[in-house]
Amino acid sequence: MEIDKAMRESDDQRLKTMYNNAINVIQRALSLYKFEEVAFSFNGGKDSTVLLHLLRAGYFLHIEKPEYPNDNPANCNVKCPIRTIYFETPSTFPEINSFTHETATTYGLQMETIRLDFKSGLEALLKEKPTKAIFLGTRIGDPNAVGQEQFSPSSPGWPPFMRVNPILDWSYRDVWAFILTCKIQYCSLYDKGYTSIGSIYDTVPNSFLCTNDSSSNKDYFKPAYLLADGRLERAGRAKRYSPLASEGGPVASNGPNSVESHQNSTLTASVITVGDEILPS
Ligand SMILES: Cc1cc2nc3c(=O)[nH]c(=O)nc-3n(C[C@H](O)[C@H](O)[C@H](O)COP(=O)(O)O)c2cc1C
Ligand SMILES: Nc1ncnc2c1ncn2[C@@H]1O[C@H](COP(=O)(O)OP(=O)(O)OP(=O)(O)O)[C@@H](O)[C@H]1O
Repeated sequence: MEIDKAMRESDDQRLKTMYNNAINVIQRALSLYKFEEVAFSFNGGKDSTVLLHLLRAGYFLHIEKPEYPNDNPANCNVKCPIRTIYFETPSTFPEINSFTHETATTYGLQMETIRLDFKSGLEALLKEKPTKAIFLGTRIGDPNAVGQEQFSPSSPGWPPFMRVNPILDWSYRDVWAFILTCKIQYCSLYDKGYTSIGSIYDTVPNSFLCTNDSSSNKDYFKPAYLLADGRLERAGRAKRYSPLASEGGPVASNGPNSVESHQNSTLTASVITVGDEILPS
C-alpha cells in the first residue's frame, strides 16, 4: 500500500512517529465501532486530505489479507468505502468542491453531500443512519480544537457521537511533510498561496507567501508548503470586511487579481497571539 510503504521508507523519524500514532488511533476506532457506524468528515482541505490517506492506510492494515502484499504497486488505488460527509455551501471555493468530489470518486468514498449547517446536518445524519463516531482532520491550533483529545464526545447540545481526531497533534510542517513524502494530490488553491481554506468570503492567499518575481517585477504567491512558520497558517483567514464585503461579495483581494489589488491598496492588519497560534483580527 503506497502510503504505508512511503512512510516505512522515509528517514523522517518525527513524521514516522506521527504516522504510527495516527494509524493506531484509526485502528482503535475501527476496532471499537462497526465500519458502517463510522463516518469521515471530508472537505477537501489539506488536513482532511491527509486524514483520507491515513484512513486508507489504516483501513488497509485493518483488513490486510496475505494475498495483497503491502508493497504491491496495485495497492496505490486502495479504496476506502467509508461513509463520508461533506458540508457544501454556496460560499465554498469551486476548486474545493471539484477536488472533494473527484477525490471521493477516485478512492471509492461513500459520500453524502449535506447542504445544512453542521449541527442540523449531523442531527439529520444520525436520525437517518446510526453513526457512533466521526473522523475529523482537526488539529491543535484550530480554534475549535480547544479542549479536544483524540477521542472527544461531541459537545453538549450537539447530537451524540464520538469525534475521532487522529491528527490532532500534527503541526503544519507534519501535514506538508506527509503530503510531499507520499506524493498526495491536494487542492490546487494551496499552490496559489492559500494555507488554510474557509469560505470565498473570508479566505485570501497568505500574504506571508507573497513574493516578487524579479524578471517580470510582478508579485506572486508561493505554494503553501513553503510557509516557514506554521503559526502563520491562518493569516489568510481574514475576517469579513463588513458591511462592504457582504454587499460586494468575496473579499477584494481574492481571485485572479489578488496580487495586483495588494499592490494598489494599503492594507492594515493586527495580530492576536493565542497560545502558540497567531490569528488575524
Ligand atoms: C463532523 C463535525 C462534527 C462537529 N462537532 C462539533 C461539536 O461537537 N461541537 C462543536 O462545538 N462544534 C462541532 N463542529 C463544528 C466545528 O467545531 C467547526 O466549527 C467547524 O469545523 C468549522 O471550522 P472552521 O471555522 O475552521 O472552518 C463539528 C463539525 C463537523 C464537521
Ligand atoms: N464543510 C465541511 N465538510 C466536512 N467536514 C468539514 C467541513 N469543514 C470542516 N470539516 C472537518 O473539520 C476538519 C477541520 O477543518 P479545517 O478547516 O481546520 O481543516 P481543513 O479544511 O482540512 O484544512 P485547512 O485548514 O487547510 O482549511 C476538517 O479536516 C474536516 O474533517
